[in-house]
Amino acid sequence: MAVKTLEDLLAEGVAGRHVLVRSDLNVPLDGARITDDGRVRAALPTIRRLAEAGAKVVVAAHLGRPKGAPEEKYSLRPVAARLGELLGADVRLASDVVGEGAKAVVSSLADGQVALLENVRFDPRETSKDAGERDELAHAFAALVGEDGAFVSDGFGVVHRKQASVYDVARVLPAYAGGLVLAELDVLGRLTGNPERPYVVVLGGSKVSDKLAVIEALLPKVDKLLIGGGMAFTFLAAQGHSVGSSLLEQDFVETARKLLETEGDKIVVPVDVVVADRFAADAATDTVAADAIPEGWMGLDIGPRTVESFAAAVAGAKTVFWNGPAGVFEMAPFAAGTRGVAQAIADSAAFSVVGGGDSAAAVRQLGLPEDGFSHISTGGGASLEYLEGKELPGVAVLGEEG
Ligand SMILES: Nc1ncnc2c1ncn2[C@@H]1O[C@H](COP(=O)(O)OP(=O)(O)O)[C@@H](O)[C@H]1O
Ligand SMILES: O=C(OP(=O)(O)O)[C@H](O)COP(=O)(O)O
Repeated sequence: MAVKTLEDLLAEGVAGRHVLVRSDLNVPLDGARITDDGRVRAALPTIRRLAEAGAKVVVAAHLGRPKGAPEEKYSLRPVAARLGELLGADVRLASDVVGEGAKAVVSSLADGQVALLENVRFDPRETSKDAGERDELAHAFAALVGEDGAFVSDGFGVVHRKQASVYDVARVLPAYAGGLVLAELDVLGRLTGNPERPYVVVLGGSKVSDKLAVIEALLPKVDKLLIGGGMAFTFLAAQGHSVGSSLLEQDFVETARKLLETEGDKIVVPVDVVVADRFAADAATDTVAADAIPEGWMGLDIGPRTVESFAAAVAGAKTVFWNGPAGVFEMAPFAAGTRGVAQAIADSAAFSVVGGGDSAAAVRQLGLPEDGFSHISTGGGASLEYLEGKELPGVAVLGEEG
């Protein structure tokens, strides 16, 4: 199945045409301050090439997980400002997704100009389970870019989501794969098929329910699976330990127990944990054995003995994929685990890929050498689903006959 690409679109000619670009601009924020602009930078080449070719570029993106209605803290305003700074051109932010605000901004674009729609997840149809509702929004996107409009899918971090601006719109408009999506798939392809062994995957982070499902599928493919971050506690609970008020996915405890029973030789879980009496940088903290988490306390990082065991596994690896910080690295008392794991990966001779908005941000914010990693991917969940062999809806749709 031939997928049309950005190059094909540029060859067709885009001058004067409206082109809708789906980017992943889901950056970490501290209030209105972007703490890591890696995803905005990664989105630039595609946007810039289209603008330089004279397209009227309309960028669609999400930020966080608003509940289908506008919420100031999830506004893309800081992102529009940063995108404008990096492009060296004004980027107007529409006041809505496909409403009057969006129409006004889109129709005001001159050739080569760029606009950003407001957070697509402000519209409940974006993430709706009802295909008809998503299709309706997809048609509204298509109407925005008009008769000779086109769609470029460039938001690699979100291609695992069957959402209106990722999947459905590609069935309505002539659709093209962007350079970022193609480049990411190319590198990740080295981890599928026949990765050099030992192949070690390190998981963490807070999107526990999303990523626990991936573990089952990944286990047969890897030699070791190191589990830190928020998802470790479901495994500690499965070992019969009490986890206090740590993140816990109760529905997965039984599956985790079975996995530990059948694949226990591959799974490495924390042996010690940094606990806190509340979720705050100035909380009271302690480092305790994984079976001694006090009632009411929460585990916010892996402890030093765990870092050592993770580092040892990584040191012997030939291929490493890491997604999800080992702890709440944004707060200094809980950053040591993530720093230790990241340093071990950077020091290893393995072909190493780190993926995910926060994991990539951690590498940069904790001052680790970016060249210590073979590839820093913009996608966490998307990379994981690709590695487990799942079809990525936002990619598969590009190969469908239009
Ligand atoms: N033990 C923990 N408890 C709560 N949150 C955690 C824990 N460990 C890591 N996190 C949080 O996980 C978040 C990142 O998770 P996730 O979105 O899954 O990663 P990525 O964006 O790299 O894919 C970080 O903001 C970090 O603070
Ligand atoms: O941040 C993202 O994914 P990641 O945390 O897996 O890297 C993407 O922007 C997707 O966001 P979503 O997981 O809310 O759909």
